Amino acid sequence: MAAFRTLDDIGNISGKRVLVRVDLNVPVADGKVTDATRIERIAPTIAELSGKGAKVILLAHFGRPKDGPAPEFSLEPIAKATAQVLDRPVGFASDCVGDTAGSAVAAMNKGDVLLLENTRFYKAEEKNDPAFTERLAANGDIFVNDAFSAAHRAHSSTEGLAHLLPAFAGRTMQAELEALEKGLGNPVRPVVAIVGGAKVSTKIDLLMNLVKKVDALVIGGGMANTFLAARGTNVGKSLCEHDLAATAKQIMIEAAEAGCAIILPVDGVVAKEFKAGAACETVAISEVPADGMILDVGAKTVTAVGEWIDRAATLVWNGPLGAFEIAPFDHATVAAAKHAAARTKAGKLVSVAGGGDTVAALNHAGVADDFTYVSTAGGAFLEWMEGKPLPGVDVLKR
Ligand SMILES: Nc1ncnc2c1ncn2[C@@H]1O[C@H](COP(=O)(O)OP(=O)(O)O)[C@@H](O)[C@H]1O
Ligand SMILES: O=C(OP(=O)(O)O)[C@H](O)COP(=O)(O)O
Repeated sequence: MAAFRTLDDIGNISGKRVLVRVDLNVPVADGKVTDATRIERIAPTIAELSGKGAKVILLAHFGRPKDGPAPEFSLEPIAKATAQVLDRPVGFASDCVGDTAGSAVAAMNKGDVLLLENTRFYKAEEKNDPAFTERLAANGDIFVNDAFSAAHRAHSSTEGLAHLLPAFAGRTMQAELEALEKGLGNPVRPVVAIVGGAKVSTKIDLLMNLVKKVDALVIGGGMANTFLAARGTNVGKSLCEHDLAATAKQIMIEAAEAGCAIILPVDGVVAKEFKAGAACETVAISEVPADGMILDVGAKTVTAVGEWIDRAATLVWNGPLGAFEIAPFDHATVAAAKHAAARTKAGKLVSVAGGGDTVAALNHAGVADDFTYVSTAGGAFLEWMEGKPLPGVDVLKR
């Protein structure tokens, strides 16, 4: 029996209003969803609940809106994409609480699916504010959390609701936890982690513990720039959080004490602007021009990453090595992905990767199916790997 409550425990839900927290924080370019993996993964839960006659009300966030409602963070286009992927009608309400949400829910029939607008249009969501949680709960009889990739957030829609309504893990949440336990519960060493991407401030802290769990940590993407700058390397106009230099230095100290190798880029592909067709060149990491941006790691670094993948028995990966959405800055990520996939297919590597953009990058490289396991989660997966309790999972424990 699972350690947490699942849909097997949910009982008769015919006609009941089931609030389902999903992760629809999917990559979007020019208004189009560029990778639908997160949508595809919630399909089994939605089909099961709808098939049992529930009114399925989806709650989700999209991006990180700072100042309340903003059109660029609306879930409305994602509702349409969700309907296409699920091949069924998905209604949309332009608010997640109040009269707009209430009337849309009241109009639902058994089996219907409705998506409510971005929960992060309310600051109270991220504060797990009890009054806001009650407003969300007003539209449901039961709560199902199927957003493993947001389970590291203790927000109203990921954690608070589970205190107010009977709460269960959805099928994807359950499958993610089971797959991670199977693949990484007792990992074969050496364990090599690759961490890249752009969410530096929200991910850097977890590296402090991760370096105690893995044998080597390869740092790429925007995350690497913060470490390079902390080490005194000029990173020009690259994405870099200079105010996190002390944290980066401390992580390097902790890694040395734990015997974890830290691998930083030795070269980078730099450009003056991030757009298709922009002129770029590969330079030694000490030669980044003051007006240049490192948008990918260079060829020498790609070789070094490949060598670390060759040494690994287990690979955990979150965050692309470069800004892979625009060629040629996808080169390192694609090369590393293909290398890891080939080692996995040869039976020499257990490879587990996760994160909204990381999954998109693996799909772009055409190798997602060759990894041992691909999680929808990035930050949540790394926190799980650290051994940290995930608020959204903990609250579902029996
Ligand atoms: N050197 C870089 N400069 C700017 N952005 C980068 C760089 N490397 C990677 N990125 C960006 O990081 C983003 C993904 O980061 P993140 O959200 O942390 O990953 P995930 O969604 O897989 O957890 C991508 O949009 C990619 O363009
Ligand atoms: O995309 C997500 O996480 P990820 O970038 O770690 O894969 C989740 O939707 C969580 O989003 P958040 O990091 O804005 O809380």
